[in-house]
Amino acid sequence: MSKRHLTWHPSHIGREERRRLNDHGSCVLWFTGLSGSGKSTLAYEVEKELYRLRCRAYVLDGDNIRHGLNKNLGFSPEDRTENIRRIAEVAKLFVDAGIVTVTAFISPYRADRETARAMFREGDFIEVYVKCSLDECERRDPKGLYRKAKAGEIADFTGVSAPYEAPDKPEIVVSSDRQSIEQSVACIMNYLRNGGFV
Ligand SMILES: Nc1ncnc2c1ncn2[C@@H]1O[C@H](COP(=O)(O)OS(=O)(=O)O)[C@@H](OP(=O)(O)O)[C@H]1O
Ligand SMILES: Nc1ncnc2c1ncn2[C@@H]1O[C@H](COP(=O)(O)OP(=O)(O)O)[C@@H](O)[C@H]1O
Repeated sequence: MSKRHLTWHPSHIGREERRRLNDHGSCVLWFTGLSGSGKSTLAYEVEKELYRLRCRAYVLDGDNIRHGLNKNLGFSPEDRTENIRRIAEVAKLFVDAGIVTVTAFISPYRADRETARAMFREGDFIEVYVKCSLDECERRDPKGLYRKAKAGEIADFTGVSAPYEAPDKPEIVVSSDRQSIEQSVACIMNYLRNGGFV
C-alpha cells in the first residue's frame, strides 16, 4: 500500500478517566469454541450479570455482526481471518471506550486469535475457551447446522469440514458439557473480580 498521509489524534480522555467515571475497568472477554458449544449463551449471561452489577458491557456476537459489519464475508480461511481482524479492531475501540466487551465468535484459527490478542494491552485480552465435545455440539445442534453440514448442504463447516484449533493457554476454560451455565458464568465473573476489572 502506498504511504498514506494520516495522523493519529489522541483523546484528552484516557482509560483512567473512563475507569473513574464508570467505577470499573474494561477488557475483552474473547470467547472461542465450536458452533453450539455455548459461546452466545454464556456471553449474554455474563452481560446480564455485569448489567446487574451496574457495569457497562456489550456483546459482539458472530451471527449478529455477520448481518451487518461483516455481511460481505463468508467462511473461507481468508474471510474468517478478516472477520476476526475487524472484530478485534471494533473490540479495541469498545475497550478504549471503557466497556467490558464480550465477543462470541468461533475464531477457529490460533494465529488469528493471537493477532487479536497482540492488539490489546497485556492483561486486557481474556481468552475464554468454551470447551465442548464435538459429539455434544452435534447432539445440541441448536440451529440445525450440523445436520445440514453432514448432509453436504453447508461447506467448510467448523468441526465437520473445516478445522477448529483449540487454544493452548486460554485465561479461562469452561467445559460446557460438564459445567452448568451458572457455574461457567460464576467462573468468568470470578476472573473479572480477581483481575480488578469489576
Ligand atoms: N461454514 C460455517 N462454519 C461455521 N459456522 C457457520 C458456517 N456457516 C454458517 N455458520 C454460522 O455462523 C456462525 C459463525 O460465525 P463466526 O463469525 O463466529 O465464525 S468465525 O469466527 O469467522 O469462524 C455460527 O454461529 P455459532 O453457531 O453461534 O458459532 C453459525 O451459526
Ligand atoms: N452448560 C451449558 N453451557 C452453555 N450452553 C449450554 C449448556 N448446556 C446446554 N447448553 C445449550 O447449548 C446451546 C449452545 O448454543 P449457543 O449458545 O448458540 O452456542 P454457540 O454460540 O457456541 O454456537 C444452547 O441451546 C444452550 O442452552
